[in-house]
Amino acid sequence: MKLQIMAARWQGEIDVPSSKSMGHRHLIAAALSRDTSYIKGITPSDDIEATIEVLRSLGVDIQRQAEVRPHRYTYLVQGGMQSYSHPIVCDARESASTLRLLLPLAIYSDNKVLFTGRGRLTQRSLAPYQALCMKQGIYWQQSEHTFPLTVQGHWTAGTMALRGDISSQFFSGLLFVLPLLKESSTVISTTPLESAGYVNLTCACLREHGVAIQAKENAVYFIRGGQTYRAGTYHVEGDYSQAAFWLAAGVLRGTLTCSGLNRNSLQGDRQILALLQQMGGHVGWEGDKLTARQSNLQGIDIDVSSCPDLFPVLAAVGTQATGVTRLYHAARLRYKESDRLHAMATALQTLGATVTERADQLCIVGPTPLRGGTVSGSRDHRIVMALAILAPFCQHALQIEDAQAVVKSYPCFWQDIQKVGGILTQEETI
Ligand SMILES: O=C(O)C1=C[C@@H](OP(=O)(O)O)[C@@H](O)[C@H](O)C1
Ligand SMILES: C=C(OP(=O)(O)O)C(=O)O
Repeated sequence: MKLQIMAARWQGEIDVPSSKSMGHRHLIAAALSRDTSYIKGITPSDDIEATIEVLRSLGVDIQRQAEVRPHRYTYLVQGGMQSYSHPIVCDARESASTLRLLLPLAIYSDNKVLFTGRGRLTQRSLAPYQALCMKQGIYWQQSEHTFPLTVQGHWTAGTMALRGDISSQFFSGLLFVLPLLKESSTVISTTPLESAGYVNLTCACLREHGVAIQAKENAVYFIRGGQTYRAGTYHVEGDYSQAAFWLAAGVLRGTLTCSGLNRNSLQGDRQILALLQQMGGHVGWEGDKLTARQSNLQGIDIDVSSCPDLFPVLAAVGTQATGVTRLYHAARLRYKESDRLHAMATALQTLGATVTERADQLCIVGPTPLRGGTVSGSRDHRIVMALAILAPFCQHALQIEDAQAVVKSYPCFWQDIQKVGGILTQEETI
């Protein structure tokens, strides 16, 4: 779908959708208890639905109830996976979090599990799990294009060493399952661990569900065996990775307020606040809401290794900041829903921005007026959303292809953009 977006400025308030990362984690932890949990405040998205469907395929009973707040649901999760006499199919759709967080659990469930998936997920690595499963004697059968992937076997507690330079999601996945084994385990990263903040988020979520992980120096995790997950009521806080688009839109052109965020959140992407401030952005708390106001922005150097999901929006902001914005340590961005380094470089260049793509970084020299016209969203939700907020800078109407990609994390994005001043026209349906 190609959407035309026009806007003079951004103005208004957004109730930020629930954190996708926290949503996945709370649902999984609830599925591992033996009682009913209530996970509140979830904004469904394609990725969250993928996690729910995989958990249901594993025998977990999950129902939902609409809340008063628009687009919010409480999920009632009756914990406990089932063991079936036939192979079961689990569809991770395009969500790497779903696949990588749930694959260890699927093995633990005592089933023969056949995973499927689509789009870019067919190219995203599972090498650390494959190597580990080989060592553990767990059956692993994979086609050339990842799916179908069949796994079956039993985890043996002990020391597990795996690469941490591909994705932190492999570590999070193991941390969910290892506390359930009788004996204790240690998980070690054989490389510096990238996106480590997401593993901290996993540990914090597990703690809330009654499970303790001891995080030691240098990405070593000690996991006591024989633990049990506690059922309860949990609230999923707002998503800083999504708030980032609105905060960026505000400092670029307008005034935007975000509600629903936890001021003391452990989400790594909370650093969008500090990063925009370092660029000269007026962003600050007013009570429990975060407001961003139009500012004169300066380019800065940003290491995106701990906040990869902020890369597209920071690149967009860089086009309107004075001087050089250098987003470095970004090579892993080539293996997300698109090659995000190349996708952003190409789209911004098409719009008229001055951008240089290097192997592991993007350099943007600004500020530049943008031409507008048609750009590819690279079938990637974060690329689409990052480009959309540039609409006020475009001399001709901005038209974004693959606009439907937002459903992966933020199905209401286009409704929200209209609330804050965007005028949308659907150009064509593919
Ligand atoms: O654990 C998580 O919830 C996530 C971890 C990150 O992935 P990597 O660890 O692969 O960087 C992030 O990019 C992804 O959107 C969500
Ligand atoms: C990379 C992302 O998600 P996942 O890795 O779960 O597919 C994302 O949401 O930007």
